[in-house]
Amino acid sequence: MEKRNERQVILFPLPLQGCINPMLQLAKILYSRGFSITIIHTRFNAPKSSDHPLFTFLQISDGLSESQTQSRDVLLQLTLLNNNCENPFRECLAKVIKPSSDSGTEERKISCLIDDSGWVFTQSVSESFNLPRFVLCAYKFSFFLGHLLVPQIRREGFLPVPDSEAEDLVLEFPPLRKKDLSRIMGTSAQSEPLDSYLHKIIEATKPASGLIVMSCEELDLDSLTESNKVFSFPIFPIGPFHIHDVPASSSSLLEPDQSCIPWLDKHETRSVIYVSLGSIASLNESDFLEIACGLRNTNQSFLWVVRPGSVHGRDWIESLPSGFMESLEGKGKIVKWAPQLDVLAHRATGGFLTHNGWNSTLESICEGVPMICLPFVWDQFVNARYISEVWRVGIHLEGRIERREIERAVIRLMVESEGEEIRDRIKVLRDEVRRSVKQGGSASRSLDELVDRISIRAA
Ligand SMILES: Cc1cn([C@H]2C[C@H](O)[C@@H](COP(=O)(O)OP(=O)(O)O[C@H]3O[C@H](CO)[C@@H](O)[C@H](O)[C@H]3O)O2)c(=O)[nH]c1=O
Ligand SMILES: C[C@@H](CO)CCNc1ncnc2nc[nH]c12
Repeated sequence: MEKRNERQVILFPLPLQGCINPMLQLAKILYSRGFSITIIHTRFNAPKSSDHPLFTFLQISDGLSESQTQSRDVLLQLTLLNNNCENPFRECLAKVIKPSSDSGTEERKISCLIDDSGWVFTQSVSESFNLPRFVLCAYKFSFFLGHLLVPQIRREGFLPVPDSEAEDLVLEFPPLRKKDLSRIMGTSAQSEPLDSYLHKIIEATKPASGLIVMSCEELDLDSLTESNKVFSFPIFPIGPFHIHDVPASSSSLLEPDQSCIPWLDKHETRSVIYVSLGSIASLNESDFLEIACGLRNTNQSFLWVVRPGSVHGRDWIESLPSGFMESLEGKGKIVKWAPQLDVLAHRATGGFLTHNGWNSTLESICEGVPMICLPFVWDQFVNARYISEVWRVGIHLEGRIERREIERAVIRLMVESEGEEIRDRIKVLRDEVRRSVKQGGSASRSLDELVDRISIRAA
C-alpha cells in the first residue's frame, strides 16, 4: 500500500473558474497516484473545500476590494492578484513546509509546487524554499507559444488591420486571421500591461522544472514540436484532465442547476443546442436579445446558460420581451449555471454554441459535440480557428451576433447535411483524444513521466 502523506504536492490555482477546474482535476489525478494534496487558494473565487474532502485547503488573503472582484477587466484582476498575493503566499508556503515544532508533525516530504502559468511571482518564491515548481498551462499549447507572439506581432506593427487584409492568415501565428489580432491584443490601454504580463509569464516559466499542459499530441503536435526549439524545460501534455479515470466531482463556483438533466431527458437524441459563454464573458443587452431571437427563430430546442450579471446593466434575463419564454412552448430553457459535463454528455445535446474557452472546447471534443464558435477574448480566437478551420468540427460565427446569422448557423449544424459531416469528423477527433489518455497513449505516457519526475524528490 502506498503511504499517503509521504509524497505531498502543493497546488496554487489562478482564481478563475477556467483555471480552477483544471487544477482540481489535476489534484484528483495526482491523488489517485498516491500523492497527498494541499491547495493554497485566494479568498477571491475560493474553491468549495466541501466538494473535495480528501484535500487540505489553505486560504490566503488577496487584497481585492469588493469592486475589484466585480471588475470585468480580467487583465486588471490578474495584475492586482499578482501584486497582492506574493507575501501571503510566501508565508503560507513557509507554514506548510515547516510546520511549527510544537505541532508534533515531522517535516513532510513535499514533492513540488504546481501553480498556474498566470502566477508570475511563484517561481522565485519556490526557489527561495528550494522547492521544484511545475507550471500548469490551461490553454491550448499553441497559445502558450502565442505569449511570445502577441508582443512580437504588436512590435511589427500589424495593427490596425486594413479591411482588405482582414481575412488573411497571420503567417507568424497560424491559424489566426488578421481580423482576430485586434481582438486578441486588447485595447490600446491594455497593450503595455498585457505585453509586460506575458513577458513575465514566459520569464517565470523558463526556469521551472516543467510545464504541465492540458492538451495532447493529437491536438497540439505542431506547437509541441516547435516549442522544443524555444524552451528547454520538459513539457508534459497529459491530455484533457477531466477524461482521466478518477472519480467525478464538481469544482463549480456557482451551483449547477440540476433540472437541466430531466429537461434534456424529455428531448430527442441530438435535438438540443446548448449555449454557454463560459464564466467570464458578458454581453450588452442588444447582443443578448439578438441571441435570444436567433435561438427562438430556429424553432430548435435550446438550453442556455445566462449567468446573473452577464447582461450589462441587468440582473439576469429581465430584458427578454414579455411572453418570450412562453412563446417557446417548452423548447427553450435558460439557467444560471449548468452541470456542463453532464449536459455535453447527454444524448439529447446535438450542438454547442460556445465562446471556445479551452475547457469548454475540450469538453465538447471529448463528448463529440460539434460547435458554433463565438469567441470573445484571448485564446478563444485561436481555439475557434482550430475548431472551424483546422479540425473542421464547428461553424465560426465570425463575431456576427445577429439573429439571422445565429439562426442560420444553428440550422446548418443541427438540421442540414453539413452538420452530419461535422459530427462525423468530431467523433473521429473525440476517439483520437480519448485514446491518448488510455494506457499506451501519448498523454497517458506523459502523465506517467510527470508522476515519475515529481516522485524523485520525495522518494
Ligand atoms: C458557464 C458554465 C461553465 N461551466 C464550466 C465549464 C468549463 O469547465 C468552465 C469554463 O471554462 P472555459 O470554458 O475554459 O471558459 P472561461 O470560464 O471563459 O475560461 C477562462 O480560462 C480558460 C482556460 O485558461 C480560457 O481558455 C478562457 O479563454 C478564459 O476565459 O466552467 C459549467 O460547468 N457550467 C456552466 O454553466
Ligand atoms: C487584454 C485581454 C485581451 O483579450 C486579455 C486579458 N485576458 C486574459 N489575460 C490573461 N489570462 C486570461 N485568462 C483568461 N482571460 C485572460
